[in-house]
Amino acid sequence: MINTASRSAAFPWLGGRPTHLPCEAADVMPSVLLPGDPDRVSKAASVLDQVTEIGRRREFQMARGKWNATPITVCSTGIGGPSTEIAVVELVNLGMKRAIRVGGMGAIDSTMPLGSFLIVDTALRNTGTARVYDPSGEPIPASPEVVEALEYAAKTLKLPFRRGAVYTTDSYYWGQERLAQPGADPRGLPTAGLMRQLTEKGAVGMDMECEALFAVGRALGSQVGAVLAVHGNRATDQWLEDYEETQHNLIRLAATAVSILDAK
Ligand SMILES: O=P(O)(O)O[C@H]1O[C@H](CO)[C@@H](O)[C@H]1O
Ligand SMILES: O=c1cc[nH]c(=O)[nH]1
Repeated sequence: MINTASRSAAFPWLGGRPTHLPCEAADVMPSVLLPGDPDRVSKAASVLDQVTEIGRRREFQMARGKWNATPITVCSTGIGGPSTEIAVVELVNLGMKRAIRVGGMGAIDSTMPLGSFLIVDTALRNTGTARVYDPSGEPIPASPEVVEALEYAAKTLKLPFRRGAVYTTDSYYWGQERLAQPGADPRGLPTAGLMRQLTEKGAVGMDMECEALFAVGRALGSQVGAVLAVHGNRATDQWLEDYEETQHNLIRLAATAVSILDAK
């Protein structure tokens, strides 16, 4: 017989466990680091102490641990706004107060070296999910206290960084002025000239999640921020092949910022 019991379809959690994330409230610390790629959760965890692997469901891999006694949860968002929305909504309901994206981006500023970091102060917008939570269309700021703590942490750790705006899109190829087929005529791209236009608007990189994180997190009362490693530089056409050290530095940077914020 089909069991039709107990869950509300409007909010289909069961026994305090969310619909998508593989966790319960005890796993979610006030500060959560959000990489996109599930495989980067264990890399992040390897930098922390007293790590507990929480589990995986769909694109959501989770672990928790400590950085200098500061408890931190790590949860992957998958790619793009829709899965980021789900992660942020469920995490807020489980106790998250501060969310920091720790991801990668394609730099469009030729002066940003591979492996350096963008501390995002603003997300320029081109995704659907964020519009639902913030229909204004205005660029969305990160929480100033998170930006400040990330800057302080980068300086303390002597990591190369700059502060600035990221452009978020839910398209990796055409939407980031990339050919979808190698050898195709770039003049045929519907987005030809996009990177130049974005530079004029003040963006220094492109990613696929910051806008949704900022819109959803702010709407639900969470602090939000992001630090993005330069995984590729589109202006110089360089790609970071060995990013192990960059990943470790990214997590050290964000975790140090969290411990600064927690101490306040
Ligand atoms: O480095 P992560 O966090 O995976 O994020 C970036 O990489 C993915 C594209 O390869 C997109 O999700 C983009 O935002
Ligand atoms: O080029 C890139 C690299 C990482 N992430 C993106 O969204 N684009």
